[in-house]
Amino acid sequence: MERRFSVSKVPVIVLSGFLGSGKTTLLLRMLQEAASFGLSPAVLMNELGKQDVDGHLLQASSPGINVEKLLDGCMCCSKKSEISDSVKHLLGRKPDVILIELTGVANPEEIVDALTEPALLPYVKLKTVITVLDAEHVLEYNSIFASDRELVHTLRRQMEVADLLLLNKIDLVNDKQRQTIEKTVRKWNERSLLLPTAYSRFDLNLIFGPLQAQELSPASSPTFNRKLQVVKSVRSKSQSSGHTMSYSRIQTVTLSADFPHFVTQRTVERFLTKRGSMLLRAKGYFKLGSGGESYLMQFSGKRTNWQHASFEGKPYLVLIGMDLDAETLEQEWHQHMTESSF
Ligand SMILES: Nc1nc2c(ncn2[C@@H]2O[C@H](COP(=O)(O)OP(=O)(O)OP(=O)(O)O)[C@@H](O)[C@H]2O)c(=O)[nH]1
Repeated sequence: MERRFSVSKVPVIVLSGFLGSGKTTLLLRMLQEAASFGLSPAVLMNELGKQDVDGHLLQASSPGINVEKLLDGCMCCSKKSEISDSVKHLLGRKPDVILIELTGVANPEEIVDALTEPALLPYVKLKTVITVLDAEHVLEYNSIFASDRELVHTLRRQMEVADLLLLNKIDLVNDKQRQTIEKTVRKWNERSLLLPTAYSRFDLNLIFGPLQAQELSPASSPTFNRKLQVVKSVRSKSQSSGHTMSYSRIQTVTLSADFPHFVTQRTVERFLTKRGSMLLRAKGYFKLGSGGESYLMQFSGKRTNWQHASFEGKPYLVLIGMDLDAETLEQEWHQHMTESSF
């Protein structure tokens, strides 16, 4: 008997949300739980930096997973033309569902455009857009990015077009803050389900359940994305206006962290905190202490998190921020790390 998705389109779930909000945390959980729903997923990941931090995390957590990566640019801007080939590669591996993790500065609408290109339209169907919000910082975005109208627009669109909103990092805010955030978010999206979560945890039956049901009755599964479909048709009419970038001042700088001397968590953290509010996100792999043990470092919302890693390549640090100057950062990084070693 033919499998369901060889006759119907492969559903696509898009994970959107600002830098450090918890998208990869969600993706890793979805991959771990997909098998219990009888689903075999494939993943398309996109990172702004040249180095693939999340990809290593993914391979370590779900070895053997079918994954395509688009690095060094945003899928909804410079990498848009490559989406089609990446999705085709994934389709060749016959997944039941494709999960696409966008960069933190991507506008999910652009993915709709890409997925509805003639080369993909017969094979894939956008099923759900999940937007993950960082509860601790989401209210600050408007003021932090006041000078970057495109970014403010993108962040708003991430909320508006979501089928499901996760108010994540709920462990870092109190009830009053949570109510204020919910009220604000509702101004931009009053229709979609808004779930408070910690570490992006919620009942995945909500997302994967309808995909199982599709096996029995393709027509019965709920169709999300009404707003996105509307967006798509509006955009098609005004396509001649051309594509605008979803972000403008945000840049990514990759620095080598391969030093002959010991590196400590404190030294790295001191460097990051000194960058101030222009640094939005940082991540990378380090070899720490005299044993040179490998660690994954994640910096988001001014908090740093370290965890053991199996990464064996050369250590590096990826910085994502506003108006970053690569040359100055490189100089300051090496100076800071060298001085700290004495
Ligand atoms: N306290 C707390 N930390 C969280 C929560 N969810 C995720 N984190 C941490 O926040 C950091 C960023 O999480 P990611 O899942 O990598 O975020 P992301 O949205 O994929 O980040 P980008 O890939 O940079 O866009 C990691 O250190 C996570 O462990 C949460 O609910 N509470």
